Amino acid sequence: MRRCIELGKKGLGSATPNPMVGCVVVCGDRIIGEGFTSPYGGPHAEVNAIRSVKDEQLLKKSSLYVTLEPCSHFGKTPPCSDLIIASGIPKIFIGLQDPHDKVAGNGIQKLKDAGCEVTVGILDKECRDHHKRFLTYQEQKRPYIILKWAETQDGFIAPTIEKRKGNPQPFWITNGYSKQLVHKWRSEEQGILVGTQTVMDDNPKLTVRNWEGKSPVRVVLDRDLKTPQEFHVLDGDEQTIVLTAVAETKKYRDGIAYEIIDFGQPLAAQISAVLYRHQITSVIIEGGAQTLQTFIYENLWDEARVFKGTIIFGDGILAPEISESPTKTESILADTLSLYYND
Ligand SMILES: NC(=O)C1=CN([C@@H]2O[C@H](COP(=O)(O)OP(=O)(O)OC[C@H]3O[C@@H](n4cnc5c(N)ncnc54)[C@H](OP(=O)(O)O)[C@@H]3O)[C@@H](O)[C@H]2O)C=CC1
Ligand SMILES: Nc1c(N[C@@H]2O[C@H](COP(=O)(O)O)[C@@H](O)[C@H]2O)[nH]c(=O)[nH]c1=O
Ligand SMILES: [Zn+2]
Repeated sequence: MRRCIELGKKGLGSATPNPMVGCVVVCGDRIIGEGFTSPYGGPHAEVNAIRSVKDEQLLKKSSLYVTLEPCSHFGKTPPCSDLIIASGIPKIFIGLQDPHDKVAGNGIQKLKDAGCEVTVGILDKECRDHHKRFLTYQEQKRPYIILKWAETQDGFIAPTIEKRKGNPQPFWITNGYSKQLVHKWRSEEQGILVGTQTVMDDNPKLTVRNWEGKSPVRVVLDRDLKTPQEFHVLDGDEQTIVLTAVAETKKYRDGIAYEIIDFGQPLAAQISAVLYRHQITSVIIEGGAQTLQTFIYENLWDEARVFKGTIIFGDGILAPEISESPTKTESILADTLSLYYND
């Protein structure tokens, strides 16, 4: 199962909104087939693992290990449980039952009804952690939420307006390696969200540039639609959702999705609901302080990844505050990265 989890990670950022499942076929003490979920719409892990077995005769005396219950329904592909049954594999070891409405035990039942010996709950905790995005989306009907920011030694995320000289670009706190890591993180999530003031002050691109992979869907708050037309987030280069209070569609730009939210009501829950509707299973929230703090107040976050750089601002916008202690702290050259989990 550990190997299944390792394989499943290869689908991070590409399988979604499908879960990034990993699967191996074992005959005796040898792995004879391996697979992981193909990019969305393609074959599932079990199909790839079974197809990778060279000698099909061995399947009848093999076991199949898979991180999540095999599907039992026709989605973009036929049910994996049917393929497993047809392949004649007699023993199936499953990490977790799939909470998806259309599966939820039906895949396990189908396998048992066909005479397979099925064991569920192998490395349950590790599989839950591996499938955290998918499980949060299915069970809580919201994306997996990662908060991320960079603060100075003295706890600021932005300098004073005077220090910026009205120049809309990010004011950098962290080093190049930390920046590259952030681009890797962006490639792993389906959405990236920033607040209105961040767009106005930074004119951010919010794309994956220093890493391989797909850029996430950009999501920006813009109550009054004040973002200048020439700003990067409106360039249409990446899928973008603007969360606004403006209902006049003539103010909307082609190629951008607009969603109305009520800025007088708690925002984090509304934003989560919009992202859920757009099938965004995970989001990284890159600031600013007010936006991050909103998710902290509403207790709608799963992880926080906080960089501390070496510079000092003396004044400016204070970083958000989290009451938990970090689970892990590591150095990225002179920057410190602290990881928090909202358990
Ligand atoms: N170091 C870092 O990691 C980062 C630093 N930054 C810096 O942070 C600064 C911006 O931070 P900050 O001023 O906190 O702004 P935000 O980017 O969080 O945007 C806040 C604005 O969004 C709108 N808004 C309304 N209601 C809410 C709500 N409940 N939650 C969030 N936003 C709401 C408001 O605009 P309106 O009144 O128009 O509705 C509000 O002024 C920038 O200078 C940027 O450079 C930004 C990101 C990361
Ligand atoms: N200043 C700062 C960060 N700023 C974040 O990065 C965004 C810019 O993204 P892009 O335009 O794609 O490069 C910016 O708007 C803000 O959300 N991030 C960090 O890791 N370290 C930093 O010191
Ligand atoms: Zn399947």
